Amino acid sequence: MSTAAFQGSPTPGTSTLQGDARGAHVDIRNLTKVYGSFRAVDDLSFTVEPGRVTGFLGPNGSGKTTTLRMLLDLIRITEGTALIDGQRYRDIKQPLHTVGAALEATNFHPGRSGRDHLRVLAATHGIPDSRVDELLELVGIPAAARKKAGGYSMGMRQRLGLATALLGDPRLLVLDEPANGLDPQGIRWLRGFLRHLSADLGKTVLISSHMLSEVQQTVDDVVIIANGRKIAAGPLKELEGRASTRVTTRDAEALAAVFAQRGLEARVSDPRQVEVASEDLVLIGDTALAAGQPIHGLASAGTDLEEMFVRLTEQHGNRNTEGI
Ligand SMILES: Nc1ncnc2c1ncn2[C@@H]1O[C@H](COP(=O)(O)OP(=O)(O)OP(=O)(O)O)[C@@H](O)[C@H]1O
Repeated sequence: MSTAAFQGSPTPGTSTLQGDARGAHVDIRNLTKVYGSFRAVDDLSFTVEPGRVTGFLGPNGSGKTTTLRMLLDLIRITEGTALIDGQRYRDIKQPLHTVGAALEATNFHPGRSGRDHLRVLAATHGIPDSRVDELLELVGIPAAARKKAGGYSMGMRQRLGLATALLGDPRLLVLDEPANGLDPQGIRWLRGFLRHLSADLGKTVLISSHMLSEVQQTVDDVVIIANGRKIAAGPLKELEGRASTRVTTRDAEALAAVFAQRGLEARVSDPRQVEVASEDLVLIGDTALAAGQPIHGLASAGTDLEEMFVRLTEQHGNRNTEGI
C-alpha cells in the first residue's frame, strides 16, 4: 500500500481532491436523542471549524455515533439542531459534494468489488469512472479494490469507506472511528492524509474515536463526551495540559520533597512512586541523583487530558452494562 499517495497529488485545480476555498462549518446546538427514557445524547453543543481536524472523543457507548447519525439525518433528532453551513443535512442541495461520510466500515456488498461499489455510486452522481481509480490509488488500495469486498480486511474496508466519502470531493468529511482496523503504518498514513485534507485543502474533518491516544497526533481540536454529554472541548494544545512522569523509587516521600525543593511539582501516588509535573527525564534523573535518591523506574504518565480521558473511560466505560 502506498503511504504517500496523496503527497504527490498535483497542484490544486487539477488534483483529485481539489479542495474548496473553505470547508464547511458544523454547528451542533443542544442536540438530544432520547430512546424511551434513555438519553443517548444529552443537550450537546459544539462547533467544528474548517481547515482543522476535530476529534470527537468518548468512551464506548457515550453517544458519538448517535450524534453523527443525527448530523447526517440518518436518525431523527429528539431536540436541538445539527447544521452544516447553517443548513440541515436534508436541505443541502448537493450532499455528496458537501459532506462525505464513512460511518461504518462493513456495509459494502460482499459480492461486489470495491471498485464497482464506487463506480455505481459515481455513475448515479455523474462522476466519471476515472475519478474512482484516482481515489482508489489515493487511499492506497488500487489493486485490492478489484477484488470482492466480502474478502476485505477491516483496514481495506476503512480505506474503501474513505474513498467513498471522498467521491464528491466534499467540503466536510465525517469519519466514525477511521483508525479502527488500521495497522500502525495505516494509522500514520491516515494521519498525514487527514492533515493534508484539512491543512492544505482547507476541508473540515470530523473524526470520532474512543481512544484519545489513537488520534492525539492527528487532531487540532477535540470534543470529549461521556454519557451523551460534553465534558470538554477546545484546541488539543490548550486542553492537553501538562505532561508528567512517573518515578519509581525507594522512598517516594523523600524524593517528592527533593523535587519540591527544586521547584518541580510532585505528588506521591504510592509509597514508592512519585508523579512529577515534567517530562524532562534528564532534569528528573539529575535532581534525584544529586540528592542521593535512587531511581528504579521512569515512565511517561501522559498529559492531564490523557489522565482525564482514562478516568472517564474507567468511570463510564459502558453505561449499558453498568446500568447507569
Ligand atoms: N436504536 C437504539 N435504541 C436504543 N439505544 C440505542 C440505540 N442506538 C444507540 N443506543 C444507545 O445509545 C448509546 C450511545 O451509542 P453510540 O453508538 O452513539 O455510542 P458511541 O459513543 O458511538 O460508542 P462506540 O464507541 O462503542 O461506537 C449506547 O448506550 C447505545 O446502546
